[in-house]
Amino acid sequence: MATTIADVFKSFPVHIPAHKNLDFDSLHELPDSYAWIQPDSFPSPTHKHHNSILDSDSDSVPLIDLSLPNAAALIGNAFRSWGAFQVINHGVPISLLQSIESSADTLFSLPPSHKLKAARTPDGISGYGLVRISSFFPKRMWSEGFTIVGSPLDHFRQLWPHDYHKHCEIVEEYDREMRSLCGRLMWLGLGELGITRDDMKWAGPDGDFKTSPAATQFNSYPVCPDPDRAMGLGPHTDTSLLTIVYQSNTRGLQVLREGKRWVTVEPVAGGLVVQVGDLLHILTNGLYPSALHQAVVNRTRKRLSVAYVFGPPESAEISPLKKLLGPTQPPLYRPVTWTEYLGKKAEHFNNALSTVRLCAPITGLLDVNDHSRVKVG
Ligand SMILES: C=C1C[C@]23C[C@@]1(O)CC[C@H]2[C@@]12CCC[C@@](C)(C(=O)O1)[C@H]2[C@@H]3C(=O)O
Ligand SMILES: O=C(O)CCC(=O)C(=O)O
Ligand SMILES: [Fe+2]
Repeated sequence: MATTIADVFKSFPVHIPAHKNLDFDSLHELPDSYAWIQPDSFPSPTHKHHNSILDSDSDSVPLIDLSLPNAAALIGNAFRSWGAFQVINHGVPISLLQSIESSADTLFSLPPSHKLKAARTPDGISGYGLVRISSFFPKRMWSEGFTIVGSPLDHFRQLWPHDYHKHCEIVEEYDREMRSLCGRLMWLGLGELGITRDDMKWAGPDGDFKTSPAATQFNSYPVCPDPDRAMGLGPHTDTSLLTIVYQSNTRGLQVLREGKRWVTVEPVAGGLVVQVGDLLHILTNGLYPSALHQAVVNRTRKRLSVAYVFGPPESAEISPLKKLLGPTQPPLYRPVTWTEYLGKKAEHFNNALSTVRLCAPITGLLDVNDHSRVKVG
C-alpha cells in the first residue's frame, strides 16, 4: 500500500486520453461528449443557473475579514453552516496572487502539444491533464488542469526551458504563504470547537503543519461556445483538511447550499475562498461538513483558478477528535490517513466518506454531507 500521496495513484491509474480533448480553441460548437444533460433531480436543480435569478438569492457564501476581532467566531459559523467562506485581509500579498495567476495563464496559453510534454502519467499525481475526477462523469468537463505535488521543477523545465526558475520560485512562495494561512484558519476554526494544539499533536511541535503535504492545482476554463450545456468541473468535495481557491475576478465557483441549490461565490478583489475538505469533516465528526462544489463556464471570458489542497502529514491518522465525542456523539468515522483516503476517493469518488463511516448519525437522519446521491446528467 502507498505511504506517500505522490505514490497513491500507482494502485489507481486513470487513463484519460488528454491529447484528444485539450484543444478547446479548435471547438466552435459544443461536441456531444461535452454536453451535460440538465439534471432535474436532487440535489442539483441544474448546473446552468449561474446567470439566473437563483444566484441573487439572499443567501451568499460568508465574506470574512480576517483582521476583525470576531473573525474566529465568524469562521466557526461559516464552517458549520456552509463548509465554506471567502476571506479578505488574509495577509497573502496581492502581488503573489497575481504572479501565480500569471504563471497559470502562461502555462495554459502554451500550444497543446507543448503542454503535453508535462502530461501527468496515468498513475502519477503531478502534471498537466484533465482533472482526475473526470473519469467519474459520463461527460467531458470544459477545463484543463495542472497539478503540483512536491517540486514542479522537472515539469517546469519541460514547459519553459529558459524560464522555469521564475515560475518555480512563485510556486514555492505560494506554498509558504498558503500553508501559513491554512494553519491560521485551522486553529481559528478548531479553536471555536474548543480544540487546542494538545489535541492535535500531529500538527507539529509548534502547531505549524510544517510536514503537511499539499497539492497546488491550476485550473483553466476556456471560453465555451455553449456554457449552459457544459460544465467546467463537476460536483465534488476535496479530500483535504482545507482547500483555498483563488478565483481572480471571474465567477464560476459554486457551492451547494443545504443540499439543494448552487450558490455562486462572487469574486471579491484579493479574496480567497476557503472550503472544508473531507478530512476536516472527519476530524470534526461532521460538525464542519465538507463543501460540495463545482465550477461552471462562460461564453466570453476564460477563467483561471488556483486551488491549494491542504492535507495532514502523511503519517497522521485522522479520526474524530476525542473532545468532540460523548455518549450522544459517537465517532462517525474510523481513522484514516490522507494517502488511504485518496485511494478511497480514487475508487469511490463522492461516496468515499461513507466507506470510512462507522455508524449512522444518532438522529437516524441522513448525514447532510452524504453526497453519494449527487447525480449528473
Ligand atoms: C492530492 C490531491 C488532491 C486532489 C487529487 C490530488 O492528487 C491532486 C489534485 C487534487 C484535486 C484538485 C481538483 C479536485 C480534486 C477532487 C481532483 O480530482 O484533483 C482534488 C483532489 C482531492 O481533493 O482529492
Ligand atoms: O475553479 C474553481 O473555482 C474550483 C476548483 C476546484 O474545485 C478544485 O481545484 O478542486
Ligand atoms: Fe475542488
